[in-house]
Amino acid sequence: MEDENEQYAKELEVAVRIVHVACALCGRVQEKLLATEVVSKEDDSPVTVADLSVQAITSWFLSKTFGVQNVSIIAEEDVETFSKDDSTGLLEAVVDAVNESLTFASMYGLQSPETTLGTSEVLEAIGRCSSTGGPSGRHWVLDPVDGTLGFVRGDQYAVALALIEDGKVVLGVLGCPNYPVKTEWLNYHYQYHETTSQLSPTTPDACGKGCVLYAKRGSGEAWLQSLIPEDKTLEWSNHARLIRVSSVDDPSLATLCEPVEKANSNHSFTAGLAHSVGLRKQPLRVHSMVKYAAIARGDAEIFMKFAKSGYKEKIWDHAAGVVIVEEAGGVVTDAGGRPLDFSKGTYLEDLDRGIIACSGVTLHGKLIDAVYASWDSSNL
Ligand SMILES: Nc1ncnc2c1ncn2[C@@H]1O[C@H](COP(=O)(O)O)[C@@H](OP(=O)(O)O)[C@H]1O
Ligand SMILES: [Mg+2]
Repeated sequence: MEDENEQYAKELEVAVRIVHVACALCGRVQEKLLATEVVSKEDDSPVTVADLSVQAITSWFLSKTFGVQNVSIIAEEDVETFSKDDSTGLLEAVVDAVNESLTFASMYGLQSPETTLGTSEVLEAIGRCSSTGGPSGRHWVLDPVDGTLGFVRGDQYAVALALIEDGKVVLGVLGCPNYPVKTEWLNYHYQYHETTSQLSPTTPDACGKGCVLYAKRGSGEAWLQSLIPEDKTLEWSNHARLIRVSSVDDPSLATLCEPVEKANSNHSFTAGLAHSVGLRKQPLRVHSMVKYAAIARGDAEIFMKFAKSGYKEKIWDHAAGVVIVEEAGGVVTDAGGRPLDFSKGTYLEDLDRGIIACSGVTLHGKLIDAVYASWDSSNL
């Protein structure tokens, strides 16, 4: 039998390298977007270029490494996007972004194709990600750009890649291209880009922005690699450091992290829970799965999300974050205290009300009790 340490070693390494390439791709698209256009929520085309291009390169590298027939991918985007009117420009932009990023792949230890990819190869790569997952077999799960709003605002977003085997998340990789050097900057919505772009590239604060976090189920370890500057190459073995959740278990010292958008999570319900367990600090509102990264790195102690009743959470919005937080020492369950179930296909089908991730069992237990105590009086 395969040595436990060796199991998934290749999958993990390839996934981490792919996410580095994806972060660099997204960073370039975001920079162009912020330099040339007024950032607006309605203008979704640059984020669509980033989304589709990341999906294409991920699918291409996974298929190249493990063989097309061995790779099943569940991902957010589909080729239908290109059947809309006026999508020729979008397809060209995606093919260009894909080929540009493939030329940098060797810096990240991945082998580029011998010639540039043509339109049909890019479409094929994107189209291959149409698996629906389920209780058996091996499935990759990708959210190419999680936190679309954060992306267009020049703020936080994530690239999330996970591997599910027989319904369990076994690997998680989370790229956070804008993860700030100073934790308090996580709270700078709208001003995040302005703040960081005013820093001179030579100041220490401007360096080291962005990271890739990863973990393997059962290892008891979660790792962080900083993103590398464009003139460096990724050295695998000496480039990572261990991360660990916060040891704070006193609610009055703990920080709650939650979605920025009220539409995605009920802020007044979480404020009620926070108050009842004795949290005192202002919540840290952050776009995307960067919230899971904040818990795993020890920058916040609690992440809660209570979506409107009827909304079904998708597996790609949680898989990578959950395994990283758990291996960093944290606890993640639904609001009934049960582990999230990734075996039911694209959605977390049986999720009980909401998601609660904590740095430890003490805070987690208090919050679960508070949900039970307050649920009947809530109007979720
Ligand atoms: N009405 C809704 N309620 C809850 N979550 C929603 C939602 N609409 C979209 N989302 C999910 O919330 C994610 C963003 O999370 P957050 O609010 O924590 O930044 C979105 O990911 P994408 O941005 O990848 O679409 C999307 O999957
Ligand atoms: Mg998402």
